[in-house]
Amino acid sequence: STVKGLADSGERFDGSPLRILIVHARWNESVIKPLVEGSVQVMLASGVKRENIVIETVPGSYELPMACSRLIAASQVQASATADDLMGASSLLDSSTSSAPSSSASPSSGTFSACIAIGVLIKGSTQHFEYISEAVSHGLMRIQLDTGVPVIYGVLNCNTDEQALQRAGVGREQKGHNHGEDWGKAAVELGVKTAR
Ligand SMILES: O=c1[nH]c(NC[C@H](O)[C@H](O)[C@H](O)CO)c([N+](=O)[O-])c(=O)[nH]1
Repeated sequence: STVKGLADSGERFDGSPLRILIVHARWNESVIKPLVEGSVQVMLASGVKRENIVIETVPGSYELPMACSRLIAASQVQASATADDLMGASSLLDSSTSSAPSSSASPSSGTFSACIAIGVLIKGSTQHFEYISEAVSHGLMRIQLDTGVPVIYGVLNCNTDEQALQRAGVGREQKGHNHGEDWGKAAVELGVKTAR
């Protein structure tokens, strides 16, 4: 067997409590579509509820970090606002309540457990590809570390159409393996592990 490839962790992860954000670019749609579909199917099979998979699109891969950053931040603001509502009059600042410690408010359904950023960069004749690819990967890494929400790197960086198609499992010469499935698995695993 080949050395390369994702090893199964052996643990089964229950996706049922998770809320996942998918942000995908619209460049190279014929590759994007199977990648998104593959990640959604794997997450549904792990128990993630369809209504808890939020899908947003952006023009190209270069827009992925901004969209992921704003959508994650908005969900966290909404969640903390909800938490404040839950705290209500029992907040420590309110002198009229007893000094009993308030219950820790459970996060609202608004927060995302994980995010998958999906884009397909196919090397054209210009250097455009390199500049986008580098900026996007650094941007997405910063977002997940800053927000604490795992951002799965679903950006294909390919030299040819065929390479991209094969990594979406729809290659013309060889079908290949749909990497979207790996990203869906990673989103569930990280969503569960970072919630512990
Ligand atoms: O997602 C992609 N965006 C691409 N360019 C658009 C870029 O992501 C931005 O949308 C654009 O530069 C405007 O910011 C691509 N190429 O140029 O080759 C590409 O292959 N894939």
